[in-house]
Amino acid sequence: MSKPVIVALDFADDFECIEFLSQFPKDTDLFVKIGLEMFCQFGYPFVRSLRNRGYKIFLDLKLHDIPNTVKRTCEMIAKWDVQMLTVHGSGGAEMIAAAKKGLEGSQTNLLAVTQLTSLGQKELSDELMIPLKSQDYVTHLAKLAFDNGADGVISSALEVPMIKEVTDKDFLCVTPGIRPKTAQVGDQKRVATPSEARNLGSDAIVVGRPITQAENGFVAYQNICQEWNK
Ligand SMILES: O=C(O)c1cc(=O)[nH]c(=O)n1[C@@H]1O[C@H](COP(=O)(O)O)[C@@H](O)[C@H]1O
Repeated sequence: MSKPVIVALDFADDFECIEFLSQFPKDTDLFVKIGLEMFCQFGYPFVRSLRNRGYKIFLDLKLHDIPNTVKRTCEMIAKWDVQMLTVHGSGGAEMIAAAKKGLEGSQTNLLAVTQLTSLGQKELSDELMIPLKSQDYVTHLAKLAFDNGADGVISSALEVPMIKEVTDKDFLCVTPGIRPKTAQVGDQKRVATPSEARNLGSDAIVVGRPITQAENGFVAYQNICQEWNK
């Protein structure tokens, strides 16, 4: 299977989202990410409707709570037949293990967010008061996730080689913060182009605005797929 380009569906309303998706030919093998913005508005029925269209779903809820709450939430999500789910790695070992336990019996890959790609070294040190180099913090959280049963992590593409080194080559590295050379970086800090992400060993890239806000979303998607698969 070729490695996916996951389209982040960050839209303010479902009409806009469905209109965007209508640009894609019916036989496109789409992998989409439903994040907090759309999930808070449209909930599980929206997830189900996109799953019924045959899309693969990355449900990006970034769960971060006490282990019991996360486990019970994951038990519910386990019935939804989604391909990926996120928790925050900084929720700790017990929480990650509880999430995995909650997903037992499902095909859902559990991914732990390491350091958000919108945070750089300055924010890590000055705001979060974490006295580590960013790459050490990311690899620490990746190892924690690996040791506690996660199937992979979310990180910047820049950290993938280090993560694979401290975990396993098959430990999934799904990387947002993807910006083609000509795109606006916006609020992202640790960015890479699709071809850089591929060369660094990412297993999947997550792309939002460079596709969803392009004049022609399908063409932008095709261009990114072409660069990613080259
Ligand atoms: O978990 C994520 O998907 C995520 C983690 C992270 O560290 N950085 C990050 O940007 N994301 C998500 O990836 C998407 C990136 O969108 P764009 O910046 O528009 O390409 C957004 O939906 C973010 O919520």
